Amino acid sequence: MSIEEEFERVGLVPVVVIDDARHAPGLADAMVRGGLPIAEVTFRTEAAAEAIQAMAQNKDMLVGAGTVISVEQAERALAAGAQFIVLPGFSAEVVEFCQQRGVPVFPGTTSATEMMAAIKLGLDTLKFFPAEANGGASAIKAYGGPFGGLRFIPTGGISAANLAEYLALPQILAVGGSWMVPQKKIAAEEFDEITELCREAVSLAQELRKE
Ligand SMILES: O=C(O)C(=O)C[C@H](O)[C@H](O)COP(=O)(O)O
Repeated sequence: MSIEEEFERVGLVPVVVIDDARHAPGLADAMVRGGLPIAEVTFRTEAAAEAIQAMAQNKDMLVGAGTVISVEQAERALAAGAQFIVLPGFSAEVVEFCQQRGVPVFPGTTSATEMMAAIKLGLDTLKFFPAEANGGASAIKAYGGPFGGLRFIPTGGISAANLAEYLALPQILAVGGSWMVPQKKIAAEEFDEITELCREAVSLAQELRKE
């Protein structure tokens, strides 16, 4: 199964902010138990590369890097075992680097100009970030007119409360978010609660997809 197919199957891309890589193995186990074996580990903390390496030891997990803003970070993420790379914005340099390495890459876009630049590099699946602050589901629906061939992973400000608006749109591959893996619960090693939050998120996403 390709990474895009796995995103679509689950319908969610959890965004993980981890402060201490020692929490990574327990977090990976908790997510697998919760039926949500995907993590976009943000390069916003010092622990990110080590956390990717530790989570990727769990063979049931699909682990990628998020918040990648430079080639240097992308290199570190790949060395740590990241299986996909997510950028908050659009960078042709980082996209081309990932393409040369044969690694799926999802740059963030919010404008028609950025979408056109992404299409020029052969991409068809993009992050839409920050989603709620940029018009949310109705903006993505509008972009579906000129950009019918694109599929989006909206992220930023999405939770159980507004997930339905996004999953109702055919051009949404999966929804990104941190609500089922709260940073504070990771830091406090509240892994049973994280498992439960993951379970709830997955079952809601599956239900909404059926509607
Ligand atoms: O760092 C990145 O690249 C991001 O993706 C920023 C945020 O961590 C996500 O947008 C999650 O946002 P929330 O679900 O609203 O917490």
